Amino acid sequence: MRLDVVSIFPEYLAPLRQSLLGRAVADGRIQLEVHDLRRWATDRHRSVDDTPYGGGAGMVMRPDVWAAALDDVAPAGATVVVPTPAGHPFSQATAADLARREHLVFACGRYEGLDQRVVLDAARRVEVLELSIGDYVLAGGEVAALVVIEAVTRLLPGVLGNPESAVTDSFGEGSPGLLEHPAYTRPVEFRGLAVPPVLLSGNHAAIARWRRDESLRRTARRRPDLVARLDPATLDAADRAV
Ligand SMILES: COc1ccc(Cn2ccc3ccc(-c4cc(N)[nH]n4)cc32)cc1
Repeated sequence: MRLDVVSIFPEYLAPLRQSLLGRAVADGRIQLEVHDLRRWATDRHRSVDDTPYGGGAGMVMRPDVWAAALDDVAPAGATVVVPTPAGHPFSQATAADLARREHLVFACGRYEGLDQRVVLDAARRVEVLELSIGDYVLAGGEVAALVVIEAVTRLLPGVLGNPESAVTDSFGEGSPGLLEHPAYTRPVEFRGLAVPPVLLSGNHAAIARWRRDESLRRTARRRPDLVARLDPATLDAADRAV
């Protein structure tokens, strides 16, 4: 997979060169290039924003600068991801879809976002996805790009340390729509708090049942919206008794 990220704060993307992803980039399993949007600015002040038509607070990012950048960075076949508070909700399913693509380009805006014609023009030749990572407002697209890139690249074979966990994690296909159960490690007692005895029993059926029950309990308590969406088939008779 190739990743290109365009931003006026390229140093915001430095975390992409850390940890497991950084190792995949260093050994060439993932190609990563971060671009400073001001490279495509044309005036002597290298300006990238202007006042909004129709009035209102803040500034809007100029279409000419962004279009020139995407012309260079997003060839036919690339997928352009535009983080925005007004985007389609980013989900694990979207992450799995993006993980199957060869080339992702992230257009990280600032100010009040990009002139909409940047999206409309790019969509004439590549797929453009406007994505929101949640119902809260960030100051720019860089952190959202980091979130999407991490969620996507951890699904790529050979990038994540333990491929099994990409399946069993919350929202992974291995645990349809349930939150992760609590996890424990040594010591068996810590500050007067014990590990649930079933986890020490060696009874794998009982452990699986406990983990399932804890996932259901946690999901019902914290995410009733997910419970409403659960496929009844995933809840066997025993689960219904929980
Ligand atoms: C019109 O209202 C606003 C529009 C933009 C902004 C700041 N901003 C500029 C670019 C940019 C890209 C992504 C995001 C973002 C994404 C999510 N889920 N939250 N916030 C925020 C962004 C503030 C307010």
